[in-house]
Amino acid sequence: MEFVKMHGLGNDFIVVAGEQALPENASELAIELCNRFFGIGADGLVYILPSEKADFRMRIINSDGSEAEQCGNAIRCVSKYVYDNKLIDRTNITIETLGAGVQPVQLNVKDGVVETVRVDMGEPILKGLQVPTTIDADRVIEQRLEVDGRTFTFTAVSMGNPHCVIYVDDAVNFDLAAWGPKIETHPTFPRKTNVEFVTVNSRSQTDMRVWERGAGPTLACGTGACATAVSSVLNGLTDRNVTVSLKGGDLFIEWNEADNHVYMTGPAAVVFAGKL
Ligand SMILES: N[C@@H](CCC[C@H](N)C(=O)O)C(=O)O
Repeated sequence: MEFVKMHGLGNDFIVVAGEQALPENASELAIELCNRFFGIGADGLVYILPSEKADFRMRIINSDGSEAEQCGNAIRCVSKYVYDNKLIDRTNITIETLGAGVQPVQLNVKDGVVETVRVDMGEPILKGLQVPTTIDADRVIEQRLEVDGRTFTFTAVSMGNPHCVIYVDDAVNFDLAAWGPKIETHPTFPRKTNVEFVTVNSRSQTDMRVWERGAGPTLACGTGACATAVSSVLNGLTDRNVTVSLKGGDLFIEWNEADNHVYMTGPAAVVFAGKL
């Protein structure tokens, strides 16, 4: 099996192309290959597959073997892979995802290779039951969450996959390992949740640290950055164009008022290629 190790701001993936469908043992493969001590090491295993609706189809399996509906950093890596490897020669392409439909992507190319990628991540889902949470409300904003004697206040947003955004005084130094797993598996989130801890520094910039469903602490989360921007607008904390600063670098997010779509711009990079 040939693969390319790629990352989006340090959120890293084992990318496999050339298969016609997701292999039956994809979950076991992800657990084995993503292991950082006994495997290649990654946050997820990503397959680039043929699509009947778009130029390509992406499937992503988290490092714990669970499949995610969407992944913002992986979609940028997939976009770079297909262009740099000449599977397509257009700079406007479409990628089908499991949970967020077909997403239009714009490639920014320099010297024949993709440097940054702008993805139309679609409309955020805000209805409580659809995120999903157990809360039957049109929007889940400033909701209390009791976790082991501490009360958090959260906003729930789905970008195809579920996110729980929590504002804290110092996201950069927040104890992710202590609270992330407890919130990820809290009964309020029937399909578990990704958890973003956010500090707003200005109307156009936030710090964000993430505990990802199925992967734990990662250096960046594209859908999490989109959820953070949407949540920050809904809570009146930022404008619609926001730089979300993650441990691995910055993502530029725009929640467009005209079409209600969220646009994410950021880099994608190759680390190495290998054969298993
Ligand atoms: N890192 C991703 C999200 C990957 C999937 C996530 N762990 C989930 O289970 O929903 C991103 O960049 O969006």
